[in-house]
Parts: sequence; C-alpha cells; structure tokens
Amino acid sequence: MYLLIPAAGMGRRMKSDRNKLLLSLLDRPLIAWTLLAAEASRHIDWIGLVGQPADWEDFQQILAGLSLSKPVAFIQGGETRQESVYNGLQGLPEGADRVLIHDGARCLATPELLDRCAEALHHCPGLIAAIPVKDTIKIVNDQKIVEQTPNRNYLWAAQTPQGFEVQLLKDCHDKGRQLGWEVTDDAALFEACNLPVTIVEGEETNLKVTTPVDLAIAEFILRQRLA
Ligand SMILES: Nc1ccn([C@@H]2O[C@H](COP(=O)(O)OP(=O)(O)OP(=O)(O)O)[C@@H](O)[C@H]2O)c(=O)n1
Ligand SMILES: C[C@](O)(CO)[C@H](O)COP(=O)(O)O
Repeated sequence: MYLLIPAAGMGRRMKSDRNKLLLSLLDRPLIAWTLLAAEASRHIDWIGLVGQPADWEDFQQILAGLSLSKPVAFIQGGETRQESVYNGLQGLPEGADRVLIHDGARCLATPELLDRCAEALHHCPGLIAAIPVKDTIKIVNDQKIVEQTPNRNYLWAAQTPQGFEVQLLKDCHDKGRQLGWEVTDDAALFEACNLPVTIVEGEETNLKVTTPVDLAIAEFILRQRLA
C-alpha cells in the first residue's frame, strides 16, 4: 500500500518559528513518530513524504537516524494541505492504484490503524478514520447565536488515515481545482463529487498536534504507551 504523508505545513497555530513536525516530542522530532508507525505497519510498503524544500535537509537527517526499511520519496508540498496532497498524488509511482493519506501531524496513529484502513480500502473506493463526537455540537450564526443542535448520533470527527482509489481521488482533486473548491481533507472532495466515503473506526488518541496543548497531551499519551 502506498502512503502519502502531508508534512509541508508551517504550524502557525503552534506559534512555532518552524514546521511543528520538527519540534521535539519526547526524544524524537514529531514527524519521526509518524514515520515509525508507517514503518511498523504490515501493509505500507512505500512512503511519499510531502514537505517544503526548506525542511528537506532536516527530514533527510531524521530519516538517516531512523534507518527505515521502506522506501521514502520526497515530494514538494504546496501552499495548502489540499495542494500538498495534489502534488503527492502526482508523485505516486506509476501503477499505484490505492493510496492512504496520513497527516504528519497525527503522530500517535498506531500501525494497527494504518493496517485497518489499508485492509478496508480493498472493499470500498474511499474511506476515512473517524471517531464519534463526544461533545454536543452547536451550529451558530455570524452573531454567535445558536441556530441548531444536530443529532450527535450522526456526527463523527474526521481523522487521517484517509484512503482512496488513486484515479478517483485524482479526478476529484482536478475538479476541485477547476471549480475553486477549498477543503480541509480529501474526503470532502470525494463527497463533493458524490462518491461514497466509508468510516473506519479511528482512535481517540490519534489527535492532530495543532496547538502547544496538543503537544503536551501527545507527550503524556506517548509516555503512558512506552511505560
Ligand atoms: N501547505 C500545507 C499545509 C499543511 N500540510 C500538512 O497537513 C497536515 C495537517 O495540517 P495542519 O495541522 O493544519 O498543519 P499546519 O499547516 O502546519 O498548521 P497551521 O494550520 O496551524 O499552520 C500537517 O501534517 C501539515 O504538515 C501540508 O502538507 N501542506
Ligand atoms: C485531514 C484532517 O486532519 C482531518 O481531521 C484535517 O481536516 C486537517 O486540516 P485542519 O484544518 O488542520 O483541521
């Protein structure tokens, strides 16, 4: 299974002066934990690391320290996550028919979750890892007045991995670019093209490290895991 790792962000919400994926989490850079999960997955056999050229030297050094057994290709990222994944899709080896996409920032995803998604992708054209929402969600208007409280039974929080048939996802990205769609995940493009996206049960600990608090929580979870 092919895996693309979008890792070309800036980490603005982390208020960091560099890509948050290069920040330390316990004794390793954050992105190293994501790469180690991909290495331990039974199904992943090729990794495309989508990054900004300014970070390539750091990524090279991290990879040198990890000595992964799987091939890792560098692919140049774009201005947005959507553009980075688009570039990643163009950088897949010829003949790649299915792909998993997993945020570099979701560094606590387990190899088992990657494998569950890889296996499920043989039975559907598109999928996302997701978990049931725990909070009561409010839909509000511009004046921050609540307009609706949707039934929580139908609300799931989207995570990655997300997996797709490559040609279908490429077509969705092309259509999205033509029509100016701006989305925060690939499933949204699939949905907009009326293609089905299946839910695979995600993991509560598979948080996206976005803010400094997330980094502290991720460290806590990792310490528990390694104890
Ligand atoms: N131009 C971009 C923007 C984001 N990403 C990646 O997409 C994932 C999810 O993005 P997010 O957490 O928003 O990362 P940042 O863009 O770094 O954070 P922020 O939005 O706070 O700047 C991350 O692994 C990030 O590296 C990417 O590959 N290319
Ligand atoms: C793809 C994603 O991780 C699913 O939760 C998310 O949409 C990434 O974008 P965000 O804007 O950083 O939430």
